Amino acid sequence: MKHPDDDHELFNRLEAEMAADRGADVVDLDKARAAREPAPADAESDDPTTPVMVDKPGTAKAGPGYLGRLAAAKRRPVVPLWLRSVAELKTASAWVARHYAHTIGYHALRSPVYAARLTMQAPTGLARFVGGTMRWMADREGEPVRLAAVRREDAAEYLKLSRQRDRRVRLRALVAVLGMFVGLGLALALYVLAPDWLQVLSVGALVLALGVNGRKVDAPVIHRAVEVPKASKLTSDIVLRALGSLGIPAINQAQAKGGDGFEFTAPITRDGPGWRAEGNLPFGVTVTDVIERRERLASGLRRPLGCVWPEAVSDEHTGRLVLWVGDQDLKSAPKPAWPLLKSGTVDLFKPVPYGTDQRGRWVEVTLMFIAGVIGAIPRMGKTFLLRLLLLIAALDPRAELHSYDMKGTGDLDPVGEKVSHRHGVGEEDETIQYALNDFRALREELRRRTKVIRSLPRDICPESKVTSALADKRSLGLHPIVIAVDECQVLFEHADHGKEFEEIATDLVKRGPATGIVLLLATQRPDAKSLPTGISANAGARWCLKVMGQTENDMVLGTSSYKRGVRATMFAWGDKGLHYFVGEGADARIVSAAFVDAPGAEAIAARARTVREKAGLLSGYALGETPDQATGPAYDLLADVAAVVSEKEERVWNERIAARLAELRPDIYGGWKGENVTSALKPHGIRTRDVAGITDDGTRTTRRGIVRADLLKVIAERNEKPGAA
Ligand SMILES: Nc1ncnc2c1ncn2[C@@H]1O[C@H](COP(=O)(O)OP(=O)(O)OP(=O)(O)O)[C@@H](O)[C@H]1O
Repeated sequence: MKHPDDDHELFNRLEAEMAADRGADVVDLDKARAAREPAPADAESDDPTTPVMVDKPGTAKAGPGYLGRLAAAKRRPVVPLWLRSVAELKTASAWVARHYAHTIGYHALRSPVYAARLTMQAPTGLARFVGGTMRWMADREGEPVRLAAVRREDAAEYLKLSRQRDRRVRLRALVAVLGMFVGLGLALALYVLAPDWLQVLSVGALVLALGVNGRKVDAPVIHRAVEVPKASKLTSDIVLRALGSLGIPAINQAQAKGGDGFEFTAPITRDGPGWRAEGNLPFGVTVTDVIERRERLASGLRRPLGCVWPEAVSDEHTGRLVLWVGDQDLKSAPKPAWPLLKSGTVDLFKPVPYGTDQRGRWVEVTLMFIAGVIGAIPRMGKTFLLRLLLLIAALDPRAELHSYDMKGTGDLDPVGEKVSHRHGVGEEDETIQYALNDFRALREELRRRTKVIRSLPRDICPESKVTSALADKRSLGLHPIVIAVDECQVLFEHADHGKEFEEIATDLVKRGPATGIVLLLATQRPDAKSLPTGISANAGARWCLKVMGQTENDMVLGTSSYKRGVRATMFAWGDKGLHYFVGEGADARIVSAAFVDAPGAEAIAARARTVREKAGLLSGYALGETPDQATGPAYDLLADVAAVVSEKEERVWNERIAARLAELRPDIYGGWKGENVTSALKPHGIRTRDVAGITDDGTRTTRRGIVRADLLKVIAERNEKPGAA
């Protein structure tokens, strides 16, 4: 293995060779080093008082060589970050376009008022014009000088000035008379020759020009359409002033001695809608010390708290501070619309944007292979966030949703009613029993899935976990299952079943992610009872909105997060939806969740339902089934038949449907013949008839089959009155 010192050795040699090339003396480095280094103390001297050299002489200043420094140098990106992000560029362009569209619209609507006010000012403008011209003709600007010559009784000077004035007045009078004739001639020509529209235009322009000339300085005709907030530029002085006001002794001492107390490592630059300063705090001061005093920092910067975001740099020492100061408070800054609000579906195995960071860039989450916890004090947007994640899951038609709203206010109903396979609301006994049965079934499902995955050949399932391709194969039953529980403490603290819920949930958190089962738990009381440690410690994704103390913070975000400066306690009361997100293999990030209200959620869920209906993937609660009616994991015959009959097939033989169903779910339809399909569809009112077709070997013949339109009609009728299926 290569030792890191080898690189330094190599650089040193290269430097020596370069020096030799430049004509310097060639030095044998090993010999030179041996001469420089003092012999080991214990080998040469037995005197214990001989001091031991810990710094090599000369190395303190020298540091790594030029090449060494180059190798360790950090290269700044050639193309700035905002230019590389298409989304950011699009957002910026859209804002600019909207700004100008607004300005044009604003002024266009007011243009008749502007014209009227200018017309009213036109007489004043005319008087000013005539007066100005007369003064110019009479050379009034030279008058004070001439009067001064009179006062001094300087005859020679006065005569010189008078002669110059006479010449000037003659010339200016000539120009004015000429101008008047040209003007009158032009006006006459326009009156006689020009079409009406040109006359109107000319008179209008003249009146408006006179109106502009007659304007009052203190009453402008045109007002600003947009008040651009004046965010002052962040300068090094302001940053140093703010850091000095934090009351951190090391910074204050350095500043008292005339130093800065902060060493900038990069110029202060624009970064998104704000300024970014980066540098080193004095030795021993950490970024956490600054984050702790964020309010004082905001005061020192003279900016609202929601604009000031000090952050640590994860791959640097703990004193490297990045200070991002936004132009606007994060709460009031305009949020871009969620990309999935109006259209689009989701592949849960891929990252999906769900919120924006302080700089307005989208932050993504991949729901597969995680178990997640959401914690916050009440009313901060916890349920909204859980519903947003459920909506993302709903938009992947393969995902089977289990939604539980233990608070009982119906916040998850938009998703639950339309798409969920299982949905429970409230903390009544029936709901708890319903949830318990579901959790038990999920544990069985988890066991079945682990067996299926174990039995799959390596080339199909190389990493012993579900993949998007495996989830597509309906026959394997490895589609994503997303379980979301709001106020999960109701389950875990239940007097009779709390332990069982905890056991199953812990199992789902630990083994679920690899088998395609995702458990999302939200609670407003993140403590060891409401979020058992077996669950909170194994959660791969954590969302923490405002919490009140260190314990809750660390319960949700992970042990010693608070100490590392990841503090959801710093969020203000008005910071709804703002949270720390830990997951996606990245450090904690501050994210503002996309805002989707109840009607928005209804619309998205309706879209998700349509996609599922088309794919024959709607099941369970959303179809009006009670758990007793639904056997085993989600499937229903009509939906399955619809899924295997393509849109192009108007009529299809039952034997073909049987073969395709057997492939879809071998454990249920395995061995079915055409007759099985006939008798299974009969109770649903779908008649079997003679259908002409071509066999696999190309012979034209007639066999028993169904008409696709009949099937779709029955499904549509059933969906209109859900309980009737
Ligand atoms: N991402 C967001 N952006 C802006 N406002 C939000 C956001 N999420 C939620 N809110 C606002 O916060 C309010 C509270 O949200 P929510 O009901 O989700 O809180 P909660 O934490 O679940 O409260 P509780 O603990 O009482 O259930 C909502 O009425 C909504 O207006």
